[in-house]
Amino acid sequence: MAIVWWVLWLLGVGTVVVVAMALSLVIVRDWIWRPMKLIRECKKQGIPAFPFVPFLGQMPAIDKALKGGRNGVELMSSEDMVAVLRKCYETYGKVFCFNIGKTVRLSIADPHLIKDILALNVDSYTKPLHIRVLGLLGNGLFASSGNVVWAPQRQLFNPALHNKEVKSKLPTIVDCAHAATERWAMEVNSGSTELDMYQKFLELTLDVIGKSGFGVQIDAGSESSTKVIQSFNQYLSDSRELIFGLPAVIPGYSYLSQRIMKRIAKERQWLESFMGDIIHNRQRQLRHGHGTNEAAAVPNNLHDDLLDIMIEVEEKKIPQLTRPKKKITPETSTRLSRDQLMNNAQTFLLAGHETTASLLTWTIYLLAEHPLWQERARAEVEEFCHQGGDQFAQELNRMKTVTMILYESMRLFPPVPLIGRTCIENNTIGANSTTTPTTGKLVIAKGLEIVIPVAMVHRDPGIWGDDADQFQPARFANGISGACGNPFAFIPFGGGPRTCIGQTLALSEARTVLAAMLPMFSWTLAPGFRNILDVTLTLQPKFGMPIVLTRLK
Ligand code: HEM
Repeated sequence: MAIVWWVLWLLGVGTVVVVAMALSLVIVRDWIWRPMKLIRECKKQGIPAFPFVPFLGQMPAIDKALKGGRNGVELMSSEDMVAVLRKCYETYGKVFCFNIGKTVRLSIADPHLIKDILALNVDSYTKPLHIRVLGLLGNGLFASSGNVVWAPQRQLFNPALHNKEVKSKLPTIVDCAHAATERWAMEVNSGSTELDMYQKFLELTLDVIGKSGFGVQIDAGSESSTKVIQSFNQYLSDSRELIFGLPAVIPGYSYLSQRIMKRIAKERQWLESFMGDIIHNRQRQLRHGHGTNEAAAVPNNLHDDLLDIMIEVEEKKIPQLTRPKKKITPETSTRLSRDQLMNNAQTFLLAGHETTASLLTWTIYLLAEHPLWQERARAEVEEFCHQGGDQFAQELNRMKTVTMILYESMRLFPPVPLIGRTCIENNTIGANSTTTPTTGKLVIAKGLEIVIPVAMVHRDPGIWGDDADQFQPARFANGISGACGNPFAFIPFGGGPRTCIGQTLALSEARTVLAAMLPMFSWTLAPGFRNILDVTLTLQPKFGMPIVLTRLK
């Protein structure tokens, strides 16, 4: 009997040892051997690399830079952060690589190479894996890749955010902007008051995408509005934690410590149930011609929006949603799965408000710092305001000064500060580049993660001149090509086939909000304000944007 126990014990221990050895081998292969090999291949081509550090890699430095310091470390101001990054680019150049955990990232800040990646070699790249890991955006338009999953969705949503459709939503946007400025005016009363304009813009842009994309009212300050904003915020900071925090550098951390995963699951559950109600209500409206949740629904004439499109394609295959370049037959047409419907609803709700709020926040920050440009913008808006009515909304696109200001704001503080891709097959880039480290051509190896540091490309003195860090909207007087000569040197909305689908809506919305604000208020920064950045998927002010609004009317 004792022998049997001994044999069982040995078998048990043996199994544990074998499993442990197998795991160790996998860890050594994935976390040490593969990243070292990728870095070696980059170095062979003359690409500078940070020294390979197993597991941690450059995580501590990046974590500190992105979060602006923490745990007693003094917080870095935006100028300090730019200075640190600039030093890094001066030392290592426009192309360099580094590891964080098992991921080797190749930072590319050369517009010619960026064009190759975003526009010319698209099939060799997917969206970064971590975006999909987060689940919320799942296989929706933003996070999916490829001709089978992404392309048909893009085809589907393109018309809904085209110029003509956006124009038809302008009256809604104008109403939201005026209602918001009226609310702020009540808070300011007849004098001056400090308001956190980042929060105000989040509420306003959520209201706009709610009404124009989903036909629902998500009133500023309401419980839903506060909760949606909080949930997405949490989601964004968790996503940063997964990419640059401990889960990225400790094998199995996300399984062992369920803290982040549980929080993501909880926020996701809440957001899905919130969106689920909206979708369900619309489905009933479509079937019966009216809704059950009348309090939240806005009039039916606003339908034929993003939500209608999603529901229609979920419920029945429509030929429009076909894989490109294939003849339309029942086999080639496809439909959105229920999950994809939810993923896209979340995608548009998040992408539709957070980024535009960021754009507006940085714009009024810059206008507070540059009162002369604030005056110029106000003068232009007042000239246009004389036209009044719907015509006024349509004409806003022609406001040249305001447009230059918005471009300059996105140049200095791009709402999406980093664009990422995962390389899925070896490919060659750089045939047209003069700045690559070796012969001009680079082989990008399968498995590398590309990081495009939008903010650094936008502040490259070699492209923008010695005043690259200064707010000079006039540089856009002759448009984007006049300002930088290369469309891939100005990429606030990305580039190539995956360029932002909502850019026309975002710019129209930003112009409309400024046109509503400028005649009503002047503003300055709150005393003692220090600009500390918070970098997640978007660029936000870490402690809000306290602005002193003064009523003009
Ligand atoms: C100032 C505001 C905005 C900025 C700066 C911005 C920026 C971007 C950028 C840089 C990308 C490309 C990301 C990549 O290539 O990986 C992108 C994609 C996207 N944006 Fe925006 N965005 C803004 C507003 C909006 C709005 C208002 C919507 C929705 C109504 C939206 C929806 C999307 C979607 C769905 C994608 C993915 C498109 C695709 O992959 O086909 N964005 N955005």
